[in-house]
Amino acid sequence: MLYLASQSPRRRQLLEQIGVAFQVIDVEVPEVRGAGESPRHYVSRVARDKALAGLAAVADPHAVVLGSDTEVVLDDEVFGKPADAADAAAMLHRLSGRTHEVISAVWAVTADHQDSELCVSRVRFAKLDDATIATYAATREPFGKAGAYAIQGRGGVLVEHLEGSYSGVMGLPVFETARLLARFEHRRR
Ligand SMILES: Cc1cn([C@H]2C[C@H](O)[C@@H](COP(=O)(O)OP(=O)(O)OP(=O)(O)O)O2)c(=O)[nH]c1=O
Repeated sequence: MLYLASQSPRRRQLLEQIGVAFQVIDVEVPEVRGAGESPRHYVSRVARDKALAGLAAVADPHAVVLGSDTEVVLDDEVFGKPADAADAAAMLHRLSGRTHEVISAVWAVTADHQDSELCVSRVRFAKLDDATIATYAATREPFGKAGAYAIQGRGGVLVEHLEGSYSGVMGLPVFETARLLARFEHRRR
């Protein structure tokens, strides 16, 4: 059985897009970047922690558990989910008129195997004035989203250019996830 260790409705929706049957497990893992830890390593480590926490939570010896993490990275700084409205506005100010990376990692783990995919996209934001930022922050859409925006929502209009994976920016890169799951299928045969 396939499990998705995530509380994110977006990830659920994106995994449904792949067309596989799965169950959702709620996991809560600390997201704290280590001193000197690279953004890519951090995102990958957190995704793996989520998958492993999910595996520990299910009493299924044949479980394949997916865990994923998405972060926005600008100038080597990791922008997670904003703490409050001021934090959201500050992130949007920083992203304005610049290109940032969105890193999404996916891990699949079983009792005897672990494998992963990393997806890096580049997103260029339009130049945003204070009023645009205030109006967007007031929609409350930034909350619960890395970098304080949602490409799949009103935040889509802030994105001038995307190079990479739309689903990856949204939280679960469907191409990479399908490729990862195919490798697990292959192992079973
Ligand atoms: C950049 C961006 C992020 N996001 C979301 C995807 C993720 O849900 C969230 C990043 O936080 P994550 O910590 O990756 O995930 P989460 O806490 O929402 O869910 P989980 O239970 O799996 O840990 O930001 C969007 O929905 N749209 C976007 O454009």
